[in-house]
Parts: sequence; structure tokens; C-alpha cells
Amino acid sequence: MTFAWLKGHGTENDFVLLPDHDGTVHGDLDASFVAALCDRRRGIGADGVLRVIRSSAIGIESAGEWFMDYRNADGSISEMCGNGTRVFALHLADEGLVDPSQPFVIGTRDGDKTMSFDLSTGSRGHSISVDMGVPHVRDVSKVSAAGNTWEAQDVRTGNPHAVAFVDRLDEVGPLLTEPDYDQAVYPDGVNIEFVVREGDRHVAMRVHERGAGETRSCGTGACAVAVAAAVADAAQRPVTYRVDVPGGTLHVTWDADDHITLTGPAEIVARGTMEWTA
Ligand SMILES: N[C@@H](CCC[C@H](N)C(=O)O)C(=O)O
Repeated sequence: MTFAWLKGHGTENDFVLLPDHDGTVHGDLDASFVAALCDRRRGIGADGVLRVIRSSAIGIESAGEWFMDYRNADGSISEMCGNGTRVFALHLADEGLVDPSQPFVIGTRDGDKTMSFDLSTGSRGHSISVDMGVPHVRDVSKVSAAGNTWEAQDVRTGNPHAVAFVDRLDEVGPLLTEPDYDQAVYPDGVNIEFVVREGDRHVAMRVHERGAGETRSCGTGACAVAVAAAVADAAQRPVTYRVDVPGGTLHVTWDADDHITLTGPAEIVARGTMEWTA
């Protein structure tokens, strides 16, 4: 099989994009194929795959023509990827498949998301916002790493997150293995964020992602972190947090209508075709 691919990232959370508009190229998108593509030694290398497919072709109801079929680096499916939405939207705009001068909708497994480009700087794609919908704040459980245990706020931003405020980001160790968490609270696994305060409405985080390990950024995670910080701060909404990640900076606004908006950059860095023999 020969297929086209692109490589992009949002604050260094990187993705292989697979154009497959009618679903005829990749079929069911096999998990072992996704894992091989994402492998940083024997594949292209990425934290996840974004298949670009028509909503009608994947059979999921959406007001948007285009569906972000997201897969983690290990081949597992997640409901949502915040950084992925911006990279996906930039690709659609680059290919002339959407008009970036107007907000437009893309489909995801967490429902429809409205994308908006800030074209004011003239550098299209360098500031893209996504309406992430309404977060769900649940209970507190515990997470452990490097011999330490912290309380972690359960926040759902389309996918599950455990947000732990720590004194220093290096006290969680190298995060080469998954931190311990309460499997009764997160039976389907969890993305775990470790957060420090940097100033007023300003935090920094590291993340261990379900299905990908430690990554340089996580958009849904940044949203969960901002929500956890706003809850801890008893902040009046609307409120905006700057969230520094190892791969850059994101901004998260939690509005009076309860919706969260994630804003950050996106870039397409490479493209090619690949011969694949199973
Ligand atoms: N990096 C993503 C989140 C990807 C999905 C996550 N690993 C999960 O399994 O839920 C983001 O930017 O949100």
C-alpha cells in the first residue's frame, strides 16, 4: 500500500496526519499500524495519529464535514485531542478544505468542536482557538510517581485527567513509566498532569499521557489544569490561565457560560508518501 502522510505539531505535541477522505485508504485503521507509524525509531514518530476523514465516511453524526479520527501512539483510541484539533484545522485550511476566515466545525469522538483562526498577525495558523465545551469537575483521588504521592483533581475535558499540584516539576522524576493512579476512578486509564504555580493565573505543567507516555504538551490536559487551578483559586469567570508546557505556551479561558476555549499554535512541518507492507 502507498499512502500520503503529513507531520505536524502543536506546542511540540506531534502527530502524523493521514488524509483518507473517504475511508478507502486505511479502512479500520489498525492499531498496530498506528503504533508502527508513531514509533520514533522504526516509523515517522509521533504522539498520535490524526486521520482526516469525512464524517459521513466514518459514520459519526457531525455538523462538520471533516472528522478528526484521533489515535494515541500505542494505537488506542481517545475521545479527544486538544492540540490535535489545531493541527487538524490548520491542515484543512492549508488544503483549501475549509475557509479559515470564518469559524468552522470539526467532528471528534467528544462531539463537534468549533475552530477559529486569529488571522490578525498575518501568520495563518499561528494562533488557533477551539471551543472545548463544558468541563466536568469530579472528586479528588491520589497519584504517585518517584516515591511521592499527591492528591489529584479529577477533571474531564472530553477525556479523563488527574491534576496534581506539586512543589517542583522535577520532583515527579523522569516519568518513563506511568504514575500510579486509582483504577477504580479511572477504569479506562487517565492522563496525569503535574502542575506548579508560576504567578497570577499562570501555571506550568508536565503530563504523562494515556497511550503515549510523557509528551511535550497536552491540550485537553492544559484545559484540565486551568480548570483545576480556577477551582482552587475560586476564580470568577471568565478567567484566562497561561499554561506553560515543555513544548511552549497555551492559553485557556473558562467562560461565564461554562465553556472552555484553548488557544495556541500549530504547524505542519513535513509531508511525504510511504510504502507500507504489512
Ligand atoms: N495530546 C492530546 C490528548 C491525546 C489523548 C490522550 N492521550 C488520551 O488518551 O486521552 C491533547 O492535546 O489533548
